[in-house]
Amino acid sequence: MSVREEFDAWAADGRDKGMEERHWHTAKHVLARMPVEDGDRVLDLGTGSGYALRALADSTGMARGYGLDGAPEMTHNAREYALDASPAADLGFVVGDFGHLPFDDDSLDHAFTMEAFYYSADPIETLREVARVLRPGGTFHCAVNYYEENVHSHDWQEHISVDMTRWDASEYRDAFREAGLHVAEQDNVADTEIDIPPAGEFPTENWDSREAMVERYREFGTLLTVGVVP
Ligand SMILES: C[S@@+](CC[C@H](N)C(=O)[O-])C[C@H]1O[C@@H](n2cnc3c(N)ncnc32)[C@H](O)[C@@H]1O
Repeated sequence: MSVREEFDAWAADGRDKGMEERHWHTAKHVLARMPVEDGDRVLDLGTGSGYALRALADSTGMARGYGLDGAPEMTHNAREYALDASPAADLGFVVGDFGHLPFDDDSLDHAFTMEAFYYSADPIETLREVARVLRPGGTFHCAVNYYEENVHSHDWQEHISVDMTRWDASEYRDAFREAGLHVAEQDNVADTEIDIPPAGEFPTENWDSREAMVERYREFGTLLTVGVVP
């Protein structure tokens, strides 16, 4: 199944909003770290519901946000949600693929992605594209919950028809460097908000033990790698 087929179905049945709710727990901390200045242009790769750009429009003086997504239904919904929110910045949602970003060289200030990068058919090419469209000094905040050290994510591929790349933290750093980005920082952003029931309630439908759930959310959380264009 293509990205379009898979994720159009997610947008149609409301999973775009479900992801927004879950991902917000850690995405908001990543967004708060982005050095967005007044007048900046920001790209969100795999924008989904577009919540990241709406949040940046509320909290920064960015001028323009571009939400790129391979699923037209996602961009359709994101456009509607942005209209409802009437954000301060000018937000645009475009259908496109991570392999060919429809932007000029050095034309953007910062880029963000949450739970989307690993769906790229060629992640190194995507990083090269990000490095190409960002201006020198521009940053790429790349956040993923599906990665090698997070053993609790390993079976996710079984439930999704699009091929996923499962790198570990060092493979992320190596790939950023191979694509020409400096690695400014890398760490794990804990999800401190998800409700973890008391031990007596385990096993639950999704978790065998409380320890496993604590490890997944409070310890592993979201892997953030930040690249800077030299
Ligand atoms: C799991 S969702 C995450 C959405 C949002 N960033 C969030 O945090 O909720 C992944 C998104 O990336 C998009 N996507 C996946 N692979 C893509 C590709 N190769 N090119 C463009 N968009 C892609 C999907 O259509 C989907 O909307």
